[in-house]
Amino acid sequence: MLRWLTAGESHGPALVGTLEGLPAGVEFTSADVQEALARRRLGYGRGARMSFEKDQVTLLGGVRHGISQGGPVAIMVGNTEWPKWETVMSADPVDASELTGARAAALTRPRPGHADLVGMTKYDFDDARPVLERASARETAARVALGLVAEKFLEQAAGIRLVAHTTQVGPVSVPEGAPLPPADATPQLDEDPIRCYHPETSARMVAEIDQCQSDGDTLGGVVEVVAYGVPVGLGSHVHWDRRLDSRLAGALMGIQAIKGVEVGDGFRTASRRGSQAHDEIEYRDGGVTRRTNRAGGLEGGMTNGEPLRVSAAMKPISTVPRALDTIDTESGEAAKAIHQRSDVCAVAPAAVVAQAMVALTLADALLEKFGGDSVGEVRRNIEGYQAAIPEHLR
Ligand SMILES: Cc1cc2nc3c(=O)[nH]c(=O)nc-3n(C[C@H](O)[C@H](O)[C@H](O)COP(=O)(O)O)c2cc1C
Ligand SMILES: C=C(O[C@@H]1CC(C(=O)O)=C[C@@H](OP(=O)(O)O)[C@H]1O)C(=O)O
Repeated sequence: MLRWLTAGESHGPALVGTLEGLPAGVEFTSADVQEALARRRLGYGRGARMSFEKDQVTLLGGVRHGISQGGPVAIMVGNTEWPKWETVMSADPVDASELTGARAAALTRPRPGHADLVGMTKYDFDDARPVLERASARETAARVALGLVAEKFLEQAAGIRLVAHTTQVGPVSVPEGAPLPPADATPQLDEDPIRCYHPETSARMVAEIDQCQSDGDTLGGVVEVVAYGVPVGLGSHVHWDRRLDSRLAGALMGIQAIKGVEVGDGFRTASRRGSQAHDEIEYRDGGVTRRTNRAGGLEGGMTNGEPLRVSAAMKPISTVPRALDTIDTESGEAAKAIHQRSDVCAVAPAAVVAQAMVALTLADALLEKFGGDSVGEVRRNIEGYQAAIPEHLR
C-alpha cells in the first residue's frame, strides 16, 4: 500500500510531502523533482507570483545516492519568498507590534469560489488568512514532487509512461478524434504554452486567455492524463472502493478547483447507442486488442491493457480581477472581494498536477496487485503474472 501526505501553507517556509510504502531501488534525484516542479510553474495564463517565486527542493529522507531505500520518502519544497512572510506566517507567537502592513491585516472580505467563508465559519476564525493559506493550490507543488517519484517507480518497475495534455480552455476544445500525445511527448512550450499538443488549437486557447485577461475575467478548462503500458488487471470489479476508476476519480477530484472527472469518453458515451459506445474485442497482430478505446482502458473497474485515459474539468480561477460581490464579515456590510493578483487560467499546470495524482494512484494499484519490497521484485512479479496468462488471451 502506498500512502501520501502533504503539509505546509502557501506563504509558509516550505511544503513537505511524505510517501510511505515505496519499494527500494527506485532511481530519482532532486534534479528530477526540480524539473517536475518547473513544469508545474509553466503554462500560459499564470500570474505574477510564478515569475518571482522559486521552489527549492530538498530530499529529506528515504533516498540515498539517488536510490530509494524502502523507508518513507520525505521531500521539502522551500519557498524563496519566505523572508517577506516570516512575521505574518511565523509558527511561533509574535509580538503584535511586529505585525504591520497590508499583509498583516485581517482578511474579512471572503472571496466567492474559495474556501474563505466556509473555512472561517467552520474553523472559527475572524480572518480568512489561515483558511486561504492551506486551501491555496500552492500545495500542489508537494503533490507534484511525490508524483514524480511515483512516476519513476511506474516506469522502472513496469515500463508505464504518463503524459498529460490540455483538451479544453474555456469554450476552445481540441477537435474530437485528434491523436493522443505519445508517451514520450514533451511540448515545446514556446510553441505550445498551454500543453495541448495541437498547434492550431493551442494558438486559439492562448488568444482566448488574452481576451479573458483584457476583460478582467478568468477561465477554466479540461485536462486529460494518458498512461501507456499499464498491465491488465489493476483495480478490481469486486467492491466499489477497489475499482480503479473510483480511486482515480477521487484522486483527481481532490485537486483544487476540479469539478468533474471523466473516464475515457465519459459523459459523451451517455448520448451514444451501445453499438457506438463500447469497444469491440478482436485478435490483431497476434494479440487480443480492443478496436477502439472509448472506455479509456478501464472495464469493470480494472485496467484492460489499452491506454488509460482520465480527464478532469477545472472551474475558472476563483479570484476574478473584476472583483465579485461578497460581504465584509467584520462590518456586516456588502463588499467587493479582495483581489491583489492571480492566475487568469491555470489549466496547463493543472495537467501536471493531474498527472502526479494519476501516477500516485497507479503506483498504489500496481503495488496492491503485484507487491514487492524492491523494484526488481515488483518487476519479477509482473513478469510471472504475465507469463501465466494463456497465449490466446495476451
Ligand atoms: C494549479 C492551480 C493554480 C491555481 N491558481 C489560482 C489562482 O491563482 N487564483 C485563484 O483564485 N485560484 C487558483 N486556483 C484555484 C483555487 O485554489 C480553487 O479555486 C480554490 O481552492 C477553491 O476551489 P474548490 O472549491 O475546488 O476547493 C488554482 C488551482 C490550481 C489547481
Ligand atoms: C503559488 C501558487 O499558486 C497560487 C495558487 C492560488 C490559489 O488561490 O490557489 C493563488 C495564487 O497565489 P496568490 O493568491 O498568492 O497570488 C497562485 O499563485 C503555486 O501554484 O505555486
